[in-house]
Amino acid sequence: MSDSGFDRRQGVLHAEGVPLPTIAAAVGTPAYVYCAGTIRARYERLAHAFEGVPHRIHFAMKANSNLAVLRLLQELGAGVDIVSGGELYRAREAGFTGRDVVFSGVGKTVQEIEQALDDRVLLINVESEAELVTIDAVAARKGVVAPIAIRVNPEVTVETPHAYIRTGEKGQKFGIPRDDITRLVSLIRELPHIALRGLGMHLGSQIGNADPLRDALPRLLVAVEAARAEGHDVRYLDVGGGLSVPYEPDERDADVEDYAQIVRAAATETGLTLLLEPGRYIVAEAGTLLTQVLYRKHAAGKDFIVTDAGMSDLIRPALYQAYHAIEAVVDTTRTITADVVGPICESGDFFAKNRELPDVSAGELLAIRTTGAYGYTMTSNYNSRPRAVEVLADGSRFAIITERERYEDLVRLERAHLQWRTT
Ligand SMILES: Cc1ncc(COP(=O)(O)O)c(C=O)c1O
Ligand SMILES: N[C@@H](CCCC[NH3+])C(=O)O
Repeated sequence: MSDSGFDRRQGVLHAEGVPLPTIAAAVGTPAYVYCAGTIRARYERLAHAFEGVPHRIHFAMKANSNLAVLRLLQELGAGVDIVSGGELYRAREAGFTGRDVVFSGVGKTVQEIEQALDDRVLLINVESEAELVTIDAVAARKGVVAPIAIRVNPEVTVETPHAYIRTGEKGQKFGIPRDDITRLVSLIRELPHIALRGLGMHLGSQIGNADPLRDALPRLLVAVEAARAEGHDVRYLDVGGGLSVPYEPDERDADVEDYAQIVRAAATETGLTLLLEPGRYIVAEAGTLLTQVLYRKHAAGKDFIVTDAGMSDLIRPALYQAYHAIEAVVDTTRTITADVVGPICESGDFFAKNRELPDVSAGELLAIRTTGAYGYTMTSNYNSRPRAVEVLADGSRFAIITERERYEDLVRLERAHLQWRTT
């Protein structure tokens, strides 16, 4: 079987042992299909690279927050990195406890902070002085001490396929500028309801080489020193996520050994427990968006393949001009140069442009690959389209893990009759 869990047998693409046409026949399309074995293997590979150093992998659940996927990772020993009260709720539903949770994000509400403290999360990763003061006040009201980490913005140059997925550069909204750390760790001494337990960073996503990490880690360690100099009992070093996966044919998988070597050295030097927040690395390749060709169209000298999946199902091409490989589920030898487009009323609703593709006809199935991360979690109901179904394949079995939304679900929260309130 291939690394992703998807491979061809007798000319048909399978998810582990399950032919994709069988899944399409059972649940319809569009459908996200995930391979459980791949998720396990990717998690284990990363965990293995960190064997021998105190560490914990906190899966960034924004990449894929399906409960079945989360449960699978929870059973393997993962924690989670969350960014909202909704994700905290999901994490709990999946069986994680507060100790398994690191709470990231630049704009936590008071309600979310309360929820996090009630759940006794491991760390709240703080991204501004104002947030710090708010957490102190919320913790004071509850009579507790909030365990926090400071997210440092190390201000390094990061190369990613798209600017929108860089976070550790100067001038971005994320983290606290490295020059402000000394002042902040001193301020924390005056906040009795804050315990500074960690320093962290997250440089960005889909980072293809270790250079930014090499530049940033020494800056993070300077922050650790500053915190220790103020007498804080620092225990955790959170290096964020960002490991890349190959999307295009000539791209390579992240060099986990190289990554681990650099990060392990920093952990050893400081004696701190490492926290890792990978999302994409663990789930991206394990997922495929299965879609059916609705129509073929020829217009103005161009060929279009119109699918039943659209940008509401997978927004990465529209948002980041992201590349996703597209394959015919059943082998075909003929090819055509075409655009693959969805049914949505936007010119940005495409999955491929001017690409050489299998010459598929209406009714045939396409697999849009490497969509296990930031696929379903970024879906919307735009054009009042129900969300896709999600399916987990494991060996020769498969299970529906999210039902397809129904039209009733789309209007469930709306009030059909206005109830005006007078002020
Ligand atoms: C704070 C934080 N941690 C972890 C991640 C996960 O990143 P990735 O999926 O690239 O591993 C993200 C998203 O970029 C993030 O914002
Ligand atoms: N959502 C992005 C990555 C950003 C991750 C969140 N910081 C993607 O689809 O690649």
